[in-house]
Amino acid sequence: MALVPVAEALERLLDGAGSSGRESVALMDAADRVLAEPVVALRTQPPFNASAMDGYAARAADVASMPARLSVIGMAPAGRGFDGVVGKAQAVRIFTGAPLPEGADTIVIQENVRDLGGGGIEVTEPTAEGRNIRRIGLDFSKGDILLEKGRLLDPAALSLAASANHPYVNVVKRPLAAIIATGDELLPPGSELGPDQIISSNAYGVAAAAQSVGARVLDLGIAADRKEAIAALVKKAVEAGADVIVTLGGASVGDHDLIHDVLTGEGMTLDFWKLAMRPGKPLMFGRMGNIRCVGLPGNPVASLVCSQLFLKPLLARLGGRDHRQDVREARLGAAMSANDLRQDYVRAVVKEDADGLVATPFGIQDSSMLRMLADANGLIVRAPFAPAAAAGAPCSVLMLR
Ligand SMILES: Nc1nc2c(c(=O)[nH]1)N[C@H]1C(S)=C(S)[C@@H](COP(=O)(O)OP(=O)(O)OC[C@H]3O[C@@H](n4cnc5c(N)ncnc54)[C@H](O)[C@@H]3O)O[C@H]1N2
Ligand code: MOO
Repeated sequence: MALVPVAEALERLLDGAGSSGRESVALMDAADRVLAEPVVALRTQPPFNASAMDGYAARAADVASMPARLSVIGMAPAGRGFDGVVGKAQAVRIFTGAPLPEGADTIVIQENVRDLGGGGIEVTEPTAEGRNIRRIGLDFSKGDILLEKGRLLDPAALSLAASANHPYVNVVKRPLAAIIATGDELLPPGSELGPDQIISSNAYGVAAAAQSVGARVLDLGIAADRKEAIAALVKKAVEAGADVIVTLGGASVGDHDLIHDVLTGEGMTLDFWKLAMRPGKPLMFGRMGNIRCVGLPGNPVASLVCSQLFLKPLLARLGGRDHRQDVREARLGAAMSANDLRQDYVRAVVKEDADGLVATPFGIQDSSMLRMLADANGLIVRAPFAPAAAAGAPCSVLMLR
């Protein structure tokens, strides 16, 4: 079977992937969620002409020239407006956010006022009409579309929705990714290991990648290398309502690589398996009704690189988001040899110098080496059959952090 090019694999994986439903959530729980519909203002803000400063509401005609003496006839704190009318040579003590009293058309800030005692004040700076007043609807008016569908609810968006008087918002459901590790050799972190055993590490990074694009994660633990054991966890994932079933390992051609048989046995139709990519060649993708199955390769670096390139865009799309890889132009910090037919994602340290970014590949690129992946902040992307390149040659880097 010919190896599938990376771009084609991504296209096939994302084909038909859209938002996985909507739900109403309380605004306090809506941070980082994606709007399933626009937010429309249910009120006007400010709902009245409001003072923007602490001071005195007055008539501009009275405070246009100095000296100006006014008598204070009342008070207007925020939340309790003054009922009367400000007449000639009168003022109302006012505080930020309070409604402008009738008759007044300017606010003299209190720094520009001297208290004369007995309810009299002297204004020390001329103040023009409209000063320090927030006009009704300055921020928004009832019926305005304030936030578009698809908007991520960041801090400003959340406060705006609240101000528009929405206690709940309709957001896209977070897709559920069920993760199944496979392998007789695997035990969870913190275990006493036997001589042939290692720690199961992939699920942790894969779960974090899924969560970083808003997905929920169901960690189903580790299945032994037996078809029934894997099938039991796949059934659990289906019962839990997983949108994506992510398997770890068992995707290549070894006698114990059972994932393909188990998933097809549970009703998966295979879409592709084996990519022209390094690391990540054994990546598998198929569909089981509405559930998407992503079989990640077992080698830890392959598993995480495939999460970055395929799982994150898929889960983002199912959650109503767009995920763009951060690919930048750089120069090679060391020579690289010619590439073969697999698109290569080469672990590298990317630094900035006076002329831009310099990406220096690590000398060893074994896809079991997690420490090197953690040390890398970028992946140099080498196209299939890229010719040898000298240090200083231009390259593309996918930034990881
Ligand atoms: N004859 C061939 N052999 C292999 C091929 C191939 O094309 N022909 N592909 C190689 C490549 S590339 C990769 S990547 C691996 C991936 O194979 P599997 O997906 O079947 O993974 P396993 O065999 O189950 O495991 C490989 C390796 O990774 C370790 N592993 C697995 N799961 C985890 C986990 N959750 N946490 C940590 N480490 C894990 C496992 O112990 C193995 O060392 O196959 C090559 N072979
Ligand atoms: O996914 Mo494998 O590296 O290509 O180790």
